[in-house]
Amino acid sequence: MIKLFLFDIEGTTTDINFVHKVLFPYSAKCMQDYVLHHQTHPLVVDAIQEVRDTVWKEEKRQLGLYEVIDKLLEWIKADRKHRALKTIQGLIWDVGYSKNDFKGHVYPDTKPFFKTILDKGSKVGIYSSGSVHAQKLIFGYSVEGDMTPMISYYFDTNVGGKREVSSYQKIAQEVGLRPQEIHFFSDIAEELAAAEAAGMGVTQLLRPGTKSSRFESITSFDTFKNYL
Ligand SMILES: CSCCC(=O)C(=O)COP(=O)(O)O
Ligand SMILES: [Mg+2]
Repeated sequence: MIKLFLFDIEGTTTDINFVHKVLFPYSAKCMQDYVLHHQTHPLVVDAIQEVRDTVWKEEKRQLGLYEVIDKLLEWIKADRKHRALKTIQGLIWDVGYSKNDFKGHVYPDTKPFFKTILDKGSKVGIYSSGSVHAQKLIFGYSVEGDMTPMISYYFDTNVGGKREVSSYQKIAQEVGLRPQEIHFFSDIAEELAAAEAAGMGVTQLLRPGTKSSRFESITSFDTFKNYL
């Protein structure tokens, strides 16, 4: 029996366009002001240092604060899944959700599927490149209301990249299950390949704009519900 259903966010539970056309531009618009005004916030201090360390490693350049901000903006454009960027984006989005500037998009089939999973006695977990903080926000302030009581686990890139087999092995270890007891849903073939190599069952979500692959696919969770 599958004990944990693990979900990617962008392109799986949530429209890619919400992430790329609402969340990312909002974080770009607010980045400079946010960093300048919160540069002593402990999470921001660490994130700034992480950006400096990465750029030193990759380009052998020492960055001033404005150059750090430029680098963060460059990484938003490039959709780089860097932990420091994801931390700061989560903090910025917290402000946006609190001010009701936007609500977290979830496809209409997502919440009923979570409910079916819980009714069957299994659990729901999230694994996204967005920070755990950002994940809690998207589901906490979702268009379907607060979905966080339905979610038992959140994982971000602190367990490793989503295309690495070891990340899925670590997730299984952390939840105390065998990989065979976990099923992972994502729109990205490389993520599914890594989860499958770790021993998890996998299904690809073919949402608008997704490229199909060798993996078994569904266009909506409604189809998968029939197998549970
Ligand atoms: C947690 S919502 C924002 C998602 C995000 O920042 C991102 O980069 C999308 O990553 P995913 O792993 O869900 O494709
Ligand atoms: Mg995705």
